[in-house]
Amino acid sequence: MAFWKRKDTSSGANGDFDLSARPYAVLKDVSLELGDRLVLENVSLRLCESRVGIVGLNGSGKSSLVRLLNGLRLPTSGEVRIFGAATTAARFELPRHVGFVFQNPDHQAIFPTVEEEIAFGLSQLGAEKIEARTQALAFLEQHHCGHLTQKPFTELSEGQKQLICLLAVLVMDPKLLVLDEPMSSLDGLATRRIFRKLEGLDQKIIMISHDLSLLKEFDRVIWLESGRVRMDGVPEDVLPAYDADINCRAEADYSGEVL
Ligand SMILES: Nc1ncnc2c1ncn2[C@@H]1O[C@H](COP(=O)(O)OP(=O)(O)OP(=O)(O)O)[C@@H](O)[C@H]1O
Repeated sequence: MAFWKRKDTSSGANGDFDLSARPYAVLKDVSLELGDRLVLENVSLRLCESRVGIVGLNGSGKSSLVRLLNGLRLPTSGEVRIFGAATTAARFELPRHVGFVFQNPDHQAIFPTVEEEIAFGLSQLGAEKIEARTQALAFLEQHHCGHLTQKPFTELSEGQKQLICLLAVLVMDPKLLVLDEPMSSLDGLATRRIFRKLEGLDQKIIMISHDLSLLKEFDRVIWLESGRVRMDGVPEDVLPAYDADINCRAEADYSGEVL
């Protein structure tokens, strides 16, 4: 049984997908409360760009923001539309179109072996069991991971886990990829390999990263601070400003000032 309906449109008011929608993601005056915390406050964004980066200090609301994009969280107020569909109405169809790679691979993987993890996505798309397995093996080979096929997920290194989680999403060919620090545990070679892979993809990509060098070639970078958008623009403007702010805070720490 699939987690989502195997069709490109959902039924119900405001829940219809238009996969060519531009902007592909719209947040209208979105606030999000978690427990007694206001985690996001009046965030409005219209995303059309192919590559969008999100930066911000720990706890600024980045993961919470991207979780709104695939329906893992629903806004407390305001509205989120993805490919034209309101996430409240299309929550259960969203994973078909929005591939989400978690910051922590252990929060994503659900199957004992690598092969099963990859084959699952294919069976969600309608492949029979044997067909899904064959395609999963070929996909793993194609991405230099054939040697991991029968490995238990729990026995992978952290970097290998991140790689498999990314592949498990890519194999489903979603229109939008949302990546929450997908390379934080990868070595330099694996980071470069994955980054090259990402660069070549047709999908729209929204990626959180603390490694600012990865976002230099992106089309747009959004800087979150305390649940609000502090700056939004091209990387050449936003990244140096964010970096300068970090330096300023570090200096203030050193001199005993509080910012
Ligand atoms: N389930 C929850 N209940 C209450 N507060 C939460 C919950 N999840 C997150 N928060 C709070 O929301 C704020 C934003 O968290 P979030 O994980 O979105 O930040 P982040 O920018 O992704 O941080 P990091 O860079 O450390 O991953 C934090 O103050 C966090 O403590």
